[in-house]
Amino acid sequence: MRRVPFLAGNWKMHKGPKETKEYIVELFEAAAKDTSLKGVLKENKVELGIFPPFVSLETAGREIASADISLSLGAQNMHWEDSGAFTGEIAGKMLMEVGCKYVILGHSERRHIFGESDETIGKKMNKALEIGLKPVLCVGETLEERDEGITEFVVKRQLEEALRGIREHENIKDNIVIAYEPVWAIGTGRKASDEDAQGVCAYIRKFIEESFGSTAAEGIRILYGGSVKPDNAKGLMEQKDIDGALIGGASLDVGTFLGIIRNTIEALQ
Ligand SMILES: O=C(CO)COP(=O)(O)O
Repeated sequence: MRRVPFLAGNWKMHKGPKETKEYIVELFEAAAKDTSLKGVLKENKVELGIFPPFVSLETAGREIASADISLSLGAQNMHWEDSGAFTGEIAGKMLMEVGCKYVILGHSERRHIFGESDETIGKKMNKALEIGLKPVLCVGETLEERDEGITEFVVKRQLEEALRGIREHENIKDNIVIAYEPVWAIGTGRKASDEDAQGVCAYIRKFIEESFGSTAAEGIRILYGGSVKPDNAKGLMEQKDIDGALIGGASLDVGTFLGIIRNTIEALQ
């Protein structure tokens, strides 16, 4: 079974509502003009997603709802409670109200700049699944951890903690996406080699099989993230256990994002 590749743009702290609207209009116009791309999207052969900042989500949700090309919407973080005295935080249900289907959890910038722990990521994972929001769980090692040769150990720990309390009946293959993002490859222009990225993604799939069974492992989508660009997308997408990409910088420009999309489609043929 071929999993539907997911190309997701994590915009990080870029683009307010105005720029978000312009971007989506430009993306839809470009897709509408390109009949082969439009066909691929209409037949759901590839899923596209964008993850704008919180304040731009409502605008994005509105633009997407009125278009005939599908584009999934997600947020970059959420809190694990539904409401309460948590100044500056956003609840998952609020994200769903403005049209989000996905939420990125455990991004390395959240872990390393904002001190998010495996424990809080686990709480957020459980809450997202409880309310029907699909987490894109990020895992990945730092350069020191890689040099020490403990990549798999680190990734395993992150997976165990994030997926604690989640059971197979929660249909993780359809409700969770995992993104392997080596910290040293994020925003550095230094992408992991196709073979290394494939190796870790295969390890993640094996972990899912051991924890949740083979149906979950065969169906769950595992993305690679870290310096994905149009010219390196094809090689990545040809890897057996890589089902798409979580793209930072290169997703901010419509033309560059489209380059990644087109090269991914080429890899599928
Ligand atoms: O962090 C990333 C996506 O979540 C990757 O960022 P870059 O594509 O800019 O390296």
